[in-house]
Amino acid sequence: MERFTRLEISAEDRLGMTSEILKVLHKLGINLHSLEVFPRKVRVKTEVLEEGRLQIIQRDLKNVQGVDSVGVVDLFDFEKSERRLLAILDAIDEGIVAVNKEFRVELFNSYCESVFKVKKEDVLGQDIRRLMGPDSPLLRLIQDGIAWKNKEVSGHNQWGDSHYIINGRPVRDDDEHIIGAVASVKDIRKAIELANAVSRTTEGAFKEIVGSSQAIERVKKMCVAVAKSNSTILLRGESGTGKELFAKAIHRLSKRRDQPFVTINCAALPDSLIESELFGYARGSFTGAAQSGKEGLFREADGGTLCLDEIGELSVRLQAKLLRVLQEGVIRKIGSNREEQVNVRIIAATNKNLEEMMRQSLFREDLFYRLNVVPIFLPPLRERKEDIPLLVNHFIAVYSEKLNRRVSGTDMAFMDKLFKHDWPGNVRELQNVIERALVLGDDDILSLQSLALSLEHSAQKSGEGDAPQPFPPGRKNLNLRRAVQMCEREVIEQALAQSKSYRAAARILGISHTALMKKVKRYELSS
Ligand SMILES: Nc1ncnc2c1ncn2[C@@H]1O[C@H](COP(=O)(O)OP(=O)(O)OP(=O)(O)O)[C@@H](O)[C@H]1O
Repeated sequence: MERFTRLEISAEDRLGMTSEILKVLHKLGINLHSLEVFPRKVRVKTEVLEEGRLQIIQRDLKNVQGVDSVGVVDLFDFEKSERRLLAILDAIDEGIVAVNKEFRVELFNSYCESVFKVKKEDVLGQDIRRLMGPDSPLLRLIQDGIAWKNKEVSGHNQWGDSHYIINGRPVRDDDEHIIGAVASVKDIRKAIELANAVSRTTEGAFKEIVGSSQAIERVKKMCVAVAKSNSTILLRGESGTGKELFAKAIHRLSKRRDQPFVTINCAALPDSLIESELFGYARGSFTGAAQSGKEGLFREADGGTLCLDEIGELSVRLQAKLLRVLQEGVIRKIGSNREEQVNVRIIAATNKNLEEMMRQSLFREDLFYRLNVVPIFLPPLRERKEDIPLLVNHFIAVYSEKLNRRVSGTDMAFMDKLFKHDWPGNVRELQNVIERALVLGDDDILSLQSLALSLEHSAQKSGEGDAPQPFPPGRKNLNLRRAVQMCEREVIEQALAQSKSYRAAARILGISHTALMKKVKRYELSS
């Protein structure tokens, strides 16, 4: 590290004082590195001065009229604060990068060295694009000033590959002009470790489930109680009440938490496909089957949990096959005679009246009793309206970030209307309403006007049988919703064409398997 001598000169506060001090230093041929002037104080940082020279300087400076004292200090106060700050930044288990508005790196702590595999000396003062590439979200942040959280970035630069989660916020001057940006960075492996550790706690397991009503708290307690056992669970509740979220929470709370959690929507596919998805098939078992055969979801979920969503939609034939797995713990692939042992906990979910279905012989009684070991009923939103404000704030935060909007809340009339609504589509409907209100409005506060437009469509979107009409041949007079659907369908079709399985397509699209299956059904893409 470069070394200096630091002088602190206390002097009378008068015009010309600094210039006289500088004249003395100049006359003695002292090389200055920095100079700071305060009322009654001048600080100079010079090359290292040996004792003899230092005494001459002190003597000559003291001869300047009005100079009271000339002291030597180890570090100036601001340097102490700066060093302390840098030591803190290097000690924390998170990367910190600061850039100025010319995209030059001004700060780069030790953690970042391990994420980007480069020494700070090699990046300080360099263009951030060399480090993070031309598409880094930090560049946009410096232009639009909108902070964001938890973006996952995979990058490559001259020093190697990096994969991290990044949060960014702008740095502004007194006039609110953007003068740079600061980002915190977490290596993806560390982020996953942290997320796993958090989800082991009860609070972490329920982190996606918003609501503090007595009804929801009761359900959470029940989930905690049943999670530790291996018994089959039947989650019952109307569509959109969060059955899949609770199934995931039970898995996270169980001993199987480090094993796979796999979910399938039994309503999303025709019977034959559900069968091959669940059980897999042996090689060459039917025309069109993959040469190598295929493992089913029971195998994929081995050791973990399999969530059978919309179990009421399973055909009676498959119900019989499922019952055998539950009774004997073995599966048989389509086209195979070999039985394979599996160890899977089943969480089934339904919004159907299974008792009524049994009366009509549409659901097997023996399977019902096998599944219904622990029934958990999820309350509809209209019975826990006190959760609406929390849910609204949660979805505003989610969609503000997704849509790059700054929305701080709703007005009273908006909230009042939400309380009066009956919510047949439950939390999913509320989620859609808030998303649309953010898309349609452009105010910082959601108002009745955006809600009016938004609620108009909500029944349509959240209700069942929501298959969109066939797409119009041309794009003339296309409204936004239809345009989005058209685009969504195209993107899904492309992902399906590129992939060998729905699961692989879901991975490409960055959505869950269940979400993809719902869309496949909705757009009638399954054939
Ligand atoms: N308590 C909640 N907090 C936050 N989001 C929720 C909550 N309940 C449901 N959601 C959201 O609502 C949507 C529907 O939830 P989910 O798919 O779990 O419902 P479901 O009961 O399984 O519905 P379906 O019967 O139609 O499959 C999801 O986007 C989910 O994230």
